[in-house]
Amino acid sequence: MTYVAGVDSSTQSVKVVVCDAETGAVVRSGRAAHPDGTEVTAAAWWDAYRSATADPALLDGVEALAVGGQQHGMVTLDESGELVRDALLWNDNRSARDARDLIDELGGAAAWADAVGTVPVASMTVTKLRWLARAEPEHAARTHAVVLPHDWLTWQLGGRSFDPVTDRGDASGTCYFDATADRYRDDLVRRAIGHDLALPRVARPDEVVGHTPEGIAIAAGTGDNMAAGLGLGLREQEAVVSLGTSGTAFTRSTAQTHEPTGTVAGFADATGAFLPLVCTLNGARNLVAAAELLGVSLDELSRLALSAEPGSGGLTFLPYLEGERTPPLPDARGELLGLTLRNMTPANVARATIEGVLWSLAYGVQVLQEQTGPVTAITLTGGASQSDAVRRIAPAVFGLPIRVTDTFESVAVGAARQAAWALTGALPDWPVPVLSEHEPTTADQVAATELSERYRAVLLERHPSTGAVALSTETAG
Ligand SMILES: Nc1ncnc2c1ncn2[C@@H]1O[C@H](COP(=O)(O)OP(=O)(O)O)[C@@H](O)[C@H]1O
Ligand SMILES: O=C(CO)[C@@H](O)[C@H](O)COP(=O)(O)O
Repeated sequence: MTYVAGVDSSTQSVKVVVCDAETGAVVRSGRAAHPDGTEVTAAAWWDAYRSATADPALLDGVEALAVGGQQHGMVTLDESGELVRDALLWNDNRSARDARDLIDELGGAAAWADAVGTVPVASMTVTKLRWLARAEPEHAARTHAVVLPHDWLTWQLGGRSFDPVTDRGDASGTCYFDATADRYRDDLVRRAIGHDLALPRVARPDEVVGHTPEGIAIAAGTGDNMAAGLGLGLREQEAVVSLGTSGTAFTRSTAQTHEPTGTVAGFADATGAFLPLVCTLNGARNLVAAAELLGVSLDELSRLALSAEPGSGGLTFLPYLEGERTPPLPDARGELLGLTLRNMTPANVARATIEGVLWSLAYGVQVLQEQTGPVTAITLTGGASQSDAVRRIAPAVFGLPIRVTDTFESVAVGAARQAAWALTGALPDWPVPVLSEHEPTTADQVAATELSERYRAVLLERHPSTGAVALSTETAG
């Protein structure tokens, strides 16, 4: 039997799976935690990977591996390849002002959407480069190269025996890579940091880019959302909703999107197509915070939420505990609105938390559909997709069929699938068994429409600026 491995180096942890290269069946796995915070030394990801793979039996017999990594993080290297400073992660908001400055300088949001498919927000690497130039000019001056988290880990895996590489999926999240033309926009790099940078070579998805010191072939890897798309075999007209640290909603398209409000990022995928994506800063951790607030376990939070009626008795939860990226409200804070003596119950608070987190992504799916056409089903993934309440409440928020698959570690499995592609020269056709499918009932459809109308009204009232970025306030549902 031939084995391949996939690494999911995401915000909170690293997960490694070993798969049968022919069927994709997961035969072994390991994991380790990443440090907290939005500013982390890249060395910690390598330490975590080594800890997750410390048992020599884990990678026994593995012939190829690849990394799916959290997107956008800025890893700065000096001329000798050493880290200049800690990496700023995708969820670090300090470059919000730099995003606004870069948008103004290029002539507005639409100019960025035209150029690279994506309007910069604080998450994007290009804005972090501008922050570095503005706030830490000595570090900017020492910065010779910039790579993404997955590029850096891939480079460590190869013992730095080859020059850093990336792929077009992760590169498309920098805002200085044109994924339609497949070329870097060095002018945008210079605009951001004030000088040229060495950037990683963009490798093909079926390429062996090097080998580990033990002789395991290394594939290019990709961003974690792109890897999840590969792991779940994402097709056009279907969407994935991931509830990890971030919340994301994305679909596959054959052409790049250039959505000018910045709600949809026009990313590339890991197969040569595109991955239009909506991302929020507030995913699974809102559920964890609600469980802590209520003094219950995550299982109990789920049970409580399912005991409440759809609509949570009128409670509306704006889930901006980390500020927000979509809509662009970096300084916003979470709010629980509509409390009365009658509805302020643990069950309603639990359900409102889940409804609020899911509604942000339901809005995202609506805008995605305006860009790419109808979505017929949604596959849930990410840590919080384990929650029974998330699975069962989602049809009454999205109004669409919700699938849960057997491919739970979709990012790591997607990275493994890319490794198998590079190893064998053909993208293997791994099955993705559906474990459960939750069809929306008529009552769910009604609940989804009512919830959407209420959330849109509350959002506009609390954050009037969002009216200016909403694409079609009448139709989004
Ligand atoms: N049953 C559950 N209900 C809600 N949240 C959960 C559940 N299980 C795990 N989580 C949360 O999911 C998150 C981890 O998801 P994951 O997709 O691995 O994140 P990331 O890839 O960003 O590191 C953690 O915040 C964890 O507490
Ligand atoms: O910024 C984005 C996507 O644009 C995030 O989705 C990151 O890629 C982090 O992902 P998770 O750690 O939440 O999986």
